[in-house]
Amino acid sequence: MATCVSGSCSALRLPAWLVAVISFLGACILCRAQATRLYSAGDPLTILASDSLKETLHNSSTAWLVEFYSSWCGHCIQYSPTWKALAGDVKDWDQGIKLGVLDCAFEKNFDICKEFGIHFYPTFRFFKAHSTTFDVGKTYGGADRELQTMRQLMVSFLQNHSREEWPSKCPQLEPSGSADVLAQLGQKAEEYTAIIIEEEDSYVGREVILDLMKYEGVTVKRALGSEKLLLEKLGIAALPSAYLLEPSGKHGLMNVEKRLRFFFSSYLKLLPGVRRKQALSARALGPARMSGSAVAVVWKDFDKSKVYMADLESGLHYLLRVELASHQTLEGEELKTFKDFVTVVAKLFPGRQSVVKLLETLLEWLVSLPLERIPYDAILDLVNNKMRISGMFLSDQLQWVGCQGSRPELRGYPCSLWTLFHALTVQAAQRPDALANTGLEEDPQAVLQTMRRYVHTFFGCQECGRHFEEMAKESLDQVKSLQEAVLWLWRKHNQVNNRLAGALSDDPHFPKTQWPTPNLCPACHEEKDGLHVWNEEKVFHFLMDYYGAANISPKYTLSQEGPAPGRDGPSYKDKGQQDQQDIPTTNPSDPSNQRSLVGQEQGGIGVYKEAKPGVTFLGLGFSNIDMSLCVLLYAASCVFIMVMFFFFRMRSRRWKIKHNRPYV
Ligand SMILES: Cc1cc2nc3c(=O)[nH]c(=O)nc-3n(C[C@H](O)[C@H](O)[C@H](O)COP(=O)(O)OP(=O)(O)OC[C@H]3O[C@@H](n4cnc5c(N)ncnc54)[C@H](O)[C@@H]3O)c2cc1C
Repeated sequence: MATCVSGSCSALRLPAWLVAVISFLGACILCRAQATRLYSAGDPLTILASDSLKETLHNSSTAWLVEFYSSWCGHCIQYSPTWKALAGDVKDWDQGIKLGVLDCAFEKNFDICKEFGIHFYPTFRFFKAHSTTFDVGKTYGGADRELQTMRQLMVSFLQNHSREEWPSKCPQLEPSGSADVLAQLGQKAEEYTAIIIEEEDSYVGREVILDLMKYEGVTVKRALGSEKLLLEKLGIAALPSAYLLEPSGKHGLMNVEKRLRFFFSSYLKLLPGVRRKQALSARALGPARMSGSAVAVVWKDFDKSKVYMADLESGLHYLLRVELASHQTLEGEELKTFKDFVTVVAKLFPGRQSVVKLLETLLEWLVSLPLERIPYDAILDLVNNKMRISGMFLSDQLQWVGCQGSRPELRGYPCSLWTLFHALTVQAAQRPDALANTGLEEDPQAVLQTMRRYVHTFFGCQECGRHFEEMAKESLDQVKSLQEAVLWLWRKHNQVNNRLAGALSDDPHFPKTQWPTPNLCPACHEEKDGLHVWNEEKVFHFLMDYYGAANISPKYTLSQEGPAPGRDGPSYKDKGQQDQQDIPTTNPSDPSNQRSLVGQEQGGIGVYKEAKPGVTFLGLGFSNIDMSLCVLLYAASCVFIMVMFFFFRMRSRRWKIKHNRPYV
């Protein structure tokens, strides 16, 4: 077509503008063709092409499963979500077997597809590791291409490797004998050993072994249920089961809610000391904070089932005083984004009154100023409370708790930003009227769109902003309710977790996983046709509780007088209960809730060292002490005026009497 256009156009002497239009349309059609290719660089698989296929497969250290597809084939298009889901599911197996795709409809790949004898689409080919001769692979021609079947085929194919061909970083998948396992019982060791005991045809054990391949601190083995002695000694009544040998020599059945692959794998990844293997350069730095090196910050014990106010406030501090402060002035779209952001946090931040008051004052100030351009220093003056308005305070220290990382460069601010936005979407769902009269009411996407614009405009990590924008463009407009907004953010965050698992920014002590993990919410997880699935209704309720105000712990928050570190006190469970009394269940800026805050102060909780609730007038806040002083001054003035009145009256009477006497 292109030849036809260029050739005949000049012969027919078409006007130049028409040629330009035709070329433009041609280019658009080409762009579209490329955009419809089914896989992109963001997918957790390798996109192969004519110039990389042979080189990749030749003497590869891992086995490969490659889908040769054609981007015009309808079935390939329909199948692509399954292939992507499979790639995500087995992402951690890539030191044993990798997943690839090659588009045979791409002109550049015509010859290579011919050479590999690809006649139908999609064609699935397995390639062995360490193959040094030209190999067109082993075709899987079965009709069942469901995710679970393909995953199990991958396991079986791996097991077909001889000892010499075996991928060197892949653990053995063969079952251990009962003698081996029993000999380990009660022995001290350097790491955990988990044994999955299962039926002979079960894949759970092998899948868990592969899932944990990239983790250190634990070795996973499997044993068969036909080993009756083993079952008897370990007290196993149902298969599959998992048995855990601890480094101390203690051992027992693994206590998981459901005996499924995902539950076993998640449990093991979260054991203390078990962490994702890091690239050498990252590991060489060591866990500075935990090991107490020169840059050490005291490690704060925390409870993973809670959200920490210290994280939310530290995040706000960083955002307002560091990230935004790099902008000298705010105007136009930036100013609008900032105003909307302040509106959303002022109305929905589930925090202490002193912080909410600061945000509300900032909002009132922004709304009352008709300026089109605001120097950021003026905003900073307000955030730093230069006017000394009482009862308004945001700590200027970073105090990461649930967001603390094992090294200073890990976690921290981005973690707090996610936490903040999850808390805001949950608050919006719990208090649908909170944004009334702000211009953002009745928009279920208000919080998400504000987050999207904040991340796009101000978030220091530009790459993150770009990725987030892509996700938002894809599906944010489908969010039609406040409940969907909560779930949308959760889904997208998990998508990011999946992409970043194993990256250098992944803290080995807090590996990125699909969240909430089964230990936090067992009911959120189910299995359907061998594939892990979420029960989204349960997830929604979990998120509402987890990010709800009642679950935000004030432990380690800083008061105006200085740090209030974690108080020694009751055990975790008791502490949890106490924590719940510390935090109001609804927005403390709501006057109806102010009594609960006062109660907390009187209860001597320690972190709520705030002025008692007062009155806002002309944008200035007055605490109860201010108000009491006013009343006192008012009363004193009244008494003074009355005394003066009587004093002068008496004097004038006396004067009159004195001057009238001679006439009497
Ligand atoms: C909008 C945004 C986009 C980002 N994009 C990138 C990127 O493209 N590349 C990059 O390298 N880094 C990116 N980051 C940073 C990255 O996502 C992490 O925040 C950072 O690596 C710190 O990770 P973390 O281990 O503290 O956990 P985080 O992912 O920051 O999570 C914080 C906490 O949220 C909870 N949580 C985890 N998952 C969920 C979920 N699905 N739903 C609800 N709560 C959850 C957990 O308690 C967790 O500890 C982005 C951050 C943000 C805020």
